[in-house]
Amino acid sequence: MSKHRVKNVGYDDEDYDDDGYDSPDPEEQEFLQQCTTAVVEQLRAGQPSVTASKEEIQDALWHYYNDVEKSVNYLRGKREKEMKKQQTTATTQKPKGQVPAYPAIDTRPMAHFSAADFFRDCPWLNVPLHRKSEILVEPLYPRLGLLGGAPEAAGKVSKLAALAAKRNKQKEGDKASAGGETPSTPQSEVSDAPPEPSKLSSLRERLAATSKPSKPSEGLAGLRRTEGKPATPESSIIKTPMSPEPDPDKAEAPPVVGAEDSKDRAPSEQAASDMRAPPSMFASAILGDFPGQTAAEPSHLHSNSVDLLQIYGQKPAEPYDFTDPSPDDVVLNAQNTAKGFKSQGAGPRAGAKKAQSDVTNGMNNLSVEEKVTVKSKNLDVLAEYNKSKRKKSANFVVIGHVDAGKSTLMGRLLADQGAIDQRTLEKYRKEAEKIGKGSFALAWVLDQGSEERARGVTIDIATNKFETNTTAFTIVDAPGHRDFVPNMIAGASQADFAVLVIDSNTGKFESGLRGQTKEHALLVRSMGVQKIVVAVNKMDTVQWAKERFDEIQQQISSFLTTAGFLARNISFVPCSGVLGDNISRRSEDPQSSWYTGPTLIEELETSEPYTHALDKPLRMTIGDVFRGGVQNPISISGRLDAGSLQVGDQILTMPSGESAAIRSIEVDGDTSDWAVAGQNVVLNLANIDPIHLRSGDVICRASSPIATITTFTAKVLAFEHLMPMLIDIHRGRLHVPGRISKLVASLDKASGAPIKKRPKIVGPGTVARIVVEMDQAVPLEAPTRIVLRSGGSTVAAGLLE
Ligand SMILES: Nc1nc2c(ncn2[C@@H]2O[C@H](COP(=O)(O)OP(=O)(O)OP(=O)(O)O)[C@@H](O)[C@H]2O)c(=O)[nH]1
Repeated sequence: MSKHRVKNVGYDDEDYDDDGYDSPDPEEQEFLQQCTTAVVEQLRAGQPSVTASKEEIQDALWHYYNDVEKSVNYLRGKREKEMKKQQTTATTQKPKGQVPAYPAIDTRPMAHFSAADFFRDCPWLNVPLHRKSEILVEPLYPRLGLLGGAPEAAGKVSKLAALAAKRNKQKEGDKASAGGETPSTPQSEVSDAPPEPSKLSSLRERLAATSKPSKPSEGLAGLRRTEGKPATPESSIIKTPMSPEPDPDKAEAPPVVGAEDSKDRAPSEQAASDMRAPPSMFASAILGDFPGQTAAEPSHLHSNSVDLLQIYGQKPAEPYDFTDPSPDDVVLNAQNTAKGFKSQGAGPRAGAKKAQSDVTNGMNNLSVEEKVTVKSKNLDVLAEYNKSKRKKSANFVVIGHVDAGKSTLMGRLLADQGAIDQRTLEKYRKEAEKIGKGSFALAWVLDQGSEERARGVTIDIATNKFETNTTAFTIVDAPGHRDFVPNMIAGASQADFAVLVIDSNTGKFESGLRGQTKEHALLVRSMGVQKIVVAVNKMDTVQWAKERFDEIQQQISSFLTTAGFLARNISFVPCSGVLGDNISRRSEDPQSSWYTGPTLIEELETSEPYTHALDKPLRMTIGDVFRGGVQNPISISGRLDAGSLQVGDQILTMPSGESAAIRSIEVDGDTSDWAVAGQNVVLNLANIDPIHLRSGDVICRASSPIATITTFTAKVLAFEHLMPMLIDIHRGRLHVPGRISKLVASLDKASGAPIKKRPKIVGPGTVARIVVEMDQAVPLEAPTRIVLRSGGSTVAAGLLE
């Protein structure tokens, strides 16, 4: 070790001389020698018994920058501590054998300490008696008894420990009287008394007797033999559950105890050991003779677990054969009895019997739920659909800024169309008035949730149906609040067209434009909606002013055409949801006489029948999952995006990959044997656990499953600046976190041709091709409309390519 103290050495190539770096300077060497002599002299002058080696002194000098006084103080303190420790060890250990004196401090250079040498004669903590005081340290605290109670050696014994000890004693007594064996030492005596020298020496003798290397195949059997002496409680065979019971017919067979070779063992014993695999090297080394042990090595170098336990004053745990209640059961029963509960398994073998019957019953009960067989009528669904005289159907989503009057307007529509009876309406009115929200009575037709009613805000989409003479409509009422845009996206994904509700009230229209009016319109367009009906609502608040209507119409239509709606697919209706004017009937207010166009319902009816991909592979996004019905325990709802299905069909749910049988189908609330794309259905399922069904999952067939992907390329319209960033990907009810990993190109809006490749950033209003990565695999396939959101706002929407 160098005695240089090196500080902040700059390891320049030129300065750094590897050879000479560690060689001490002769002058420094001389100075060090002088200091060493000074320290030795001072140590001798103060206390002649305190000495130290040259190495120790020079180490101290190095630490204290050659300060002789500090080094002397340090060495004296160190010596004192060592002496104290030595004295304490001597008094607490009370060694019975000869304990070598603490080696005198040698002034010669100290040889390097080797742990291997120090512990050479005591591997695996099998410490020879004369080394015990050096190596074994008494535990600081007495070992705890049963369940943490005080050990008996500590004097005071807990009630539970006493009970356990009493039971053990009784058991030992019973064994002795039954078998005529030498009664074993009571557990308490064995476990708490320190190891006796006689036991240890007997242990050494026993191990010496078994020091002959055993064959690997004997390894585990070897664990079971002890020494070549008559059986004593300590040396009795360790019973394992695998051990066969001794055969009374072969009582004359050589005793297993002490047998050194397999041929000396009882045949049943031999057979059992032959069936066992040889122990691993580790097991052999830890628990007994190991294959590599040589005859030259003393056997006490290789201990086994029993000996280790004995060294530490513990009785080796008796193997528990499960015929009696376990020690824990005994204690628990005692506790229960004390509390007045009925004792469990008190009788012999009762615990084992109970456990066995529990397991048997459990196994019997553990049957997989019987598969339900659902018969299929094997219908030609498309032929059935063409034959059916059903009205054309249309889904529309109601969108607009918060409080524009969407729910009220739809409530009015449902009431006027007879989809809701007057009594229910009256009930809603009274209840709404009770909590001071009388003006929301009509909105309550759609806002069914208690939180929605209390707050007067739509939170989730609500679906309702009504029929006119020509069409069966499904209303999807979407929330207007920006916090619930993901729910609005889910609603929009089910729509054929949209009704945009505008609050014409002064100031409200303008704030709506800055709010969700534009965002919603853009979203529905991005999701493929082509037709939009604009309900200019609350016209009663502006006295049916034509100018206001014209102003709104002009601003909104210019925005909608920019967003991609064709002028012929945009229509405007001035109305009042609260009063019902121009909803299902014409307004009778003279101030509205300037409007001669269609009512809202007439406008809705002009919608063309929508074509759906009936002959494509089955696809349905799960909107909701219901469970609990007696007849139909698991049901899912949603709109069939493509294909058809019928009762008895086997379907596949993705991404879980689980299959299910269709038990029954409801189309628009009526039971049906089949359903086709475009219809809103409730599917009652069998043979599937609901944990495999989540809203946003996709139903398909095993013959044409939808792929689950983690990355995709999409053509999107940017609503905000886009760059590689974290986003949420929305598709109907499905939304997963992910990131834009690459901007491939910005595109020409009309032709879709690339304008700029690999842009660093894409501005709002730009169409771009991007690569998106998702955090989890989801069922998505092209062409699918997706929406990308970030930080609570919509940043882009488009088509998965
Ligand atoms: N004066 C007047 N008030 C209306 C009209 N339509 C709705 N309101 C009121 O506007 C408020 C909001 O109506 P809602 O139907 O809850 O509005 P909403 O757009 O559904 O609200 P969210 O779904 O939460 O976005 C209620 O107090 C209605 O009474 C209308 O035509 N005239």
